[in-house]
Order: sequence, then C-alpha cells, then structure tokens
Amino acid sequence: MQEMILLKVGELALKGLNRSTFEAVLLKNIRRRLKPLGEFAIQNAQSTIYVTPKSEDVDLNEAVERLSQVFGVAALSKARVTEKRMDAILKEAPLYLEDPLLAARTFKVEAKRADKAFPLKSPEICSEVGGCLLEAFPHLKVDVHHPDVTVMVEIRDFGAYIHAGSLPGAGGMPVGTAGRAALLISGGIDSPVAGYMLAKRGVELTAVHFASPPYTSERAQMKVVELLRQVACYAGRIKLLVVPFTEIQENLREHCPQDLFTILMRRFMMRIAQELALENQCQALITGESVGQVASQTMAAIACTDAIAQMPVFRPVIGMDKDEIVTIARKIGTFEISIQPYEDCCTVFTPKHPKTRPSLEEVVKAEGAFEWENMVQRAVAGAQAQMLHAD
Ligand SMILES: Nc1ncnc2c1ncn2[C@@H]1O[C@H](COP(=O)(O)OP(=O)(O)OP(=O)(O)O)[C@@H](O)[C@H]1O
Repeated sequence: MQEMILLKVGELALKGLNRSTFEAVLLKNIRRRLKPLGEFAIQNAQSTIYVTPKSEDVDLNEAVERLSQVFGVAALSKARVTEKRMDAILKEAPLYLEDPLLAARTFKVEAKRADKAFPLKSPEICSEVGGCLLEAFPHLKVDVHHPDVTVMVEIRDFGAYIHAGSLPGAGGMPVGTAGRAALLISGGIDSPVAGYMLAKRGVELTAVHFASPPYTSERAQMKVVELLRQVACYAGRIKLLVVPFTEIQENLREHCPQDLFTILMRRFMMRIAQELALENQCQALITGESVGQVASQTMAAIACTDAIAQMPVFRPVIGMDKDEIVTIARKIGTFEISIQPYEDCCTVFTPKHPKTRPSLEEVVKAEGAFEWENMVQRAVAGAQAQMLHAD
C-alpha cells in the first residue's frame, strides 16, 4: 500500500465563484515546488489535495518539507492509503503507525467519513481501529484529551487514509492570486520578512536592490541573491533587479546637506523602484520599514519618502518590534543569512546625525542642488535582471 501526502487547503476554501481559479494557481505552485523531486500524481477534491509519488525512490519527507512552504496549504499529513474496506484499514493501521505508536504512551483515534456510502459511521470506525491498535500495542492507553499520538482515519473519494496527525501548512493565499509588487530588498533582516508577508497574501514578488560599487561589494550582492532564494521557497520565482546607485549617492554626498543624506537617498530609491515596478507590471512597492527603528523611519521621514510614491507602499512590518521580525526571519530561514556582515549602500556615506524630523519643503529644496533626472534614468536603464528560485 502506498504512502502519500494529504494537503488541506486553507482560506481559499471560503472563496465563491472564483475558487477554481485560486485552486488552479495553488496546484501549479505545488507542481513547480515538487518538480525537482520526481513525478507525482496530484488530485484535488473536497478541499483536499492528494499528492502521490509515481515512484518508490521519491523522498517523501523532502516533499513534505517543500509543501509546508507553499502558501494556500493549511495543513498536511503523510498518510498511507488503503482500499475503503474495514479489513484493509485494520491490517494497515498497526503496520503503518508502528514507529509513532511504539514511541507513545497514549493515543486516540479520530475518523472522518467524507464518503457517506462507507458502511460504518465515524464512532464505529474509531472503536474498531482503537481496539485493533490496543491489541497490537498492549503498552498503549487511550487518552481522548491529551494523547501523545492522534491516529486519523479518513474515508475519502479515492480511498481510506491513515495517518498520525497533521503538520501546520504555510497558510495564506496561493502566490499569484493577488497581483505583483516590487520589494525593495537590502541585505538586512526586515525586508526579506516584508516580502515573505506579502507573498503570504498571494502577491508575486519582483525584487529591487540598490548597489553602489565599489563602496558595496560583489559579496554583498550575493547575500541578497541568497536571501531571495530562501524567500523563494515560499514566494516562488522572484525576478531580481540590481540597480547601479553609485552615481546618485556620490552626487548626494557632494551637493546635499549631510543630515538629509539618508532621506534623500530613500526618495531616489522610491523614484527608481517605482519606474522599475511599472516596467515589470507591479502595482505596489514593499519595504521593510518599521516605525522608529532608525532615523529614516520616523513618521516625518516616511512622509517625505511617501510624497514621491504614486503607487501604494506596503510596509508589513511597520508596527512590529525587532524581536517579532527576527522570529519570522528565523522561521523562514533568512535570519542567518541577513546577519552576515556585508555592507549595504544604506550604510555607506551615512551621516553621523541624520535629521529625524525633516520637512518636505527642505528636502525638496535640497534635491534642487543638482541635475538628477538623467541619473535616475541611467539607474533605471542600468538595472541588471536575474531570475531566482529556490532550487
Ligand atoms: N540597498 C537597498 N536596496 C533596496 N532597498 C533597500 C536598500 N536599503 C534599504 N532598502 C529599503 O529601505 C528599507 C529601510 O532600510 P533601512 O536600512 O533604513 O532599514 P533596515 O532596518 O536596515 O531594514 P532592512 O533590515 O530591511 O535592511 C528596507 O527595509 C528596504 O525596504
């Protein structure tokens, strides 16, 4: 009898008429994520997706790991499928569940009967399977409140499924169902988390990174590539645009008041990112800003940055504490990459005492000190694209 994976869909099960469109995107994302592992049969029925490897040598644990990162999946279980007959279920359950049940002291059985034609009702299934498992593993005791193992028997369209409980899925909505946005990504902790959070709501990401060689190194750029590959485990393929930013930064340093350097630099980032966003069919920008974290993230500074934006700017970590952001960064595997000590263009030329309450008037006046329109166009035209994915 075969081992496979059952996936329960989350929020998209609540969708009405367009639900099939959401499901089609989810199935495409699942196929894409599993492709490097081998061939799978994938079926979809009754808010459940059935993933069955077509050959014995597929690494099912790796498949579970990958599927736990696909947005739109609420829960997943590795399961053994048998024929929809009680004798088959009673034969398979003790064999398949031997490892978890030998390690447990208590258990309970739950049954779901999605196929109402099955002759036994759920409580009868539970009592027969429970009795059979107690006989096979006499050390076990039943505990219906806090069992070490919950044995599930699900009678569904394509067979009977036996498993030892579910793992949480990534939740959210399938990536590709909520449009596209441009993520301004630095090498820091916050912006990869910001990208992850919008991808979780179904938004496809295009990433924009500003690099200022020779002040920033090739290695700093590689760090951003590494971060995005990790985010791509959840967000799917990400197009990265690396923007040459040296000319603008050098001119800012030369012509503008030192204490406004950071806020002016942010406004140029917005101008350029916005043009690239439009060229790449993005409807919004995403940043990793969080109020009060640094001088450029005061409300006054954010107001000056936003004055440039002609599209929505999403800041999903805006109200989060650093340790809350770090918890997510650790969970999604970006934290260890982010803390590698490579410079970012934000940290070169940074003034010692940046103004925390710049006024829009003084910022606009400071920008008048040099001719920057062509520089912005050169930066946009000089953006280098590469496509990144998890593997
Ligand atoms: N080199 C860069 N390229 C693209 N976007 C950037 C770059 N540097 C900063 N940003 C954007 O500006 C935001 C604020 O950057 P800042 O350096 O002030 O904060 P941070 O706390 O270091 O953020 P992060 O941890 O994301 O780097 C970042 O979250 C990111 O969205």
